[in-house]
Amino acid sequence: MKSVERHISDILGLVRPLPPIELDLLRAQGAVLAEDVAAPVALPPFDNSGMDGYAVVAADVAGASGAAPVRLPVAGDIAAGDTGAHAVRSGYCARIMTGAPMPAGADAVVPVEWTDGGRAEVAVHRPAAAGNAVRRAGGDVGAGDTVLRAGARLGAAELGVLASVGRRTAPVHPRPRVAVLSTGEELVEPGKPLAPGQIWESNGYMLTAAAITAGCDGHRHSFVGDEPSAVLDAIDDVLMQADIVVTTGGVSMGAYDPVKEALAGLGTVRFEQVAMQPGKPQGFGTVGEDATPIITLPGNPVSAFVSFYVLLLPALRRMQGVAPDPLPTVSARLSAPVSSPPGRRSYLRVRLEEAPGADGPTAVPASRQASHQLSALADADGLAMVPEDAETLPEGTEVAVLRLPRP
Ligand SMILES: Nc1nc2c(c(=O)[nH]1)N[C@H]1C(S)=C(S)[C@@H](COP(=O)(O)OP(=O)(O)OC[C@H]3O[C@@H](n4cnc5c(N)ncnc54)[C@H](O)[C@@H]3O)O[C@H]1N2
Ligand code: MOO
Repeated sequence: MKSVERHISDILGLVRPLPPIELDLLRAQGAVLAEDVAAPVALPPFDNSGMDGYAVVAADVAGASGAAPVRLPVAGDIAAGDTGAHAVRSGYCARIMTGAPMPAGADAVVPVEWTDGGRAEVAVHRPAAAGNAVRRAGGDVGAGDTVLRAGARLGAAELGVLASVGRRTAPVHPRPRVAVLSTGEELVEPGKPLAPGQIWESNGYMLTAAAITAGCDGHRHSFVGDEPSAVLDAIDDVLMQADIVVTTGGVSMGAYDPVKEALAGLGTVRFEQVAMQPGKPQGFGTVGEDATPIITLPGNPVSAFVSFYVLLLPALRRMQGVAPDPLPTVSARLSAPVSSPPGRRSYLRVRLEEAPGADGPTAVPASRQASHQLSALADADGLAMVPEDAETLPEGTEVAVLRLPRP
């Protein structure tokens, strides 16, 4: 059987970082920056007040106290956004608001709380040292400084930084468009009644959500039955809107495995058995004129879920222009013995628990570990890996656990 690592690298070989495009900031959310971004000017661009108060010459108020306040005439008001030229000379002050430009000559701001709040004349009852409550030009960022590096994923903070350096758009690797296509004659749209032999379609929702959580544009397409030509038509339909196609179902050994039947004939998709549990039957290759990558995952819901995170996620990351890393791992001790099929690496659904005083987290295996038992997934926050050469592991064994992302 093919190793997990080999299969991951084969899938990685199908994909490249998507060519950068320029997107409006809010459309770039979740995408990955394709170039370093520098500040065109210093930020703040000018010295300004950090508080509401009075711009003064610090030396004038050095002796101020409650018992002996310093009285200064107020020469004028300076509001944030004031573009006029203001100056303060010794013996005077100007009322100033947070964010307003410091007037020439003043070197400190006395917060309004340290004064009587006077409009024409103010009594200052505490000294303010030079530089007090003054935000210096360039105190945040110097002109030409790099504020974000290529490879940064654009979240709220990054978008704020881009806007703060005057960017309206950003050069990004676009979010990969992931078309999710489920197959199976037995599938019924959730919300509709089930006839005997039918089940509600869940893989499409699950994988589309997983793709979106992974920073992609996930699209769940309507599912198709077990007719290979219908599968080919459906793939054809989604190709125009997809950077990668992900199918589930129809890749095993059954008499009706339409994905395998439809795609094997093209000669560009390979079907193999990967040494993992769940997720053994897998296919990968390309379809269509543009050689769009296609990954065919097994239909069992837990198998599809685990395959997505173990096999597909690194490729989606590469398409986004970031390192094709696997999920982060944490080491944990099993709270119960587990078993695993020989020659395959198991990915057991576990809950990670941190007991106070323990020397690390404990991995509590879900009680239902079969590939169709989707309900246990919602309670799991990790996939504990049982090595290929182990058939059982006793309680207390230290295992590597892949941490599942949460929305
Ligand atoms: N004789 C053998 N049979 C099977 C083998 C094998 O090696 N020899 N492998 C088993 C393994 S492992 C897996 S995994 C499955 C994979 O089968 P397929 O990819 O062909 O998937 P289907 O047969 O279409 O479906 C499997 C299972 O999952 C349910 N399913 C499918 N799609 C959905 C969906 N979108 N939403 C919810 N549930 C779905 C489907 O009803 C089946 O129960 O094959 C084993 N068999
Ligand atoms: O490999 Mo299948 O994915 O065991 O359930």
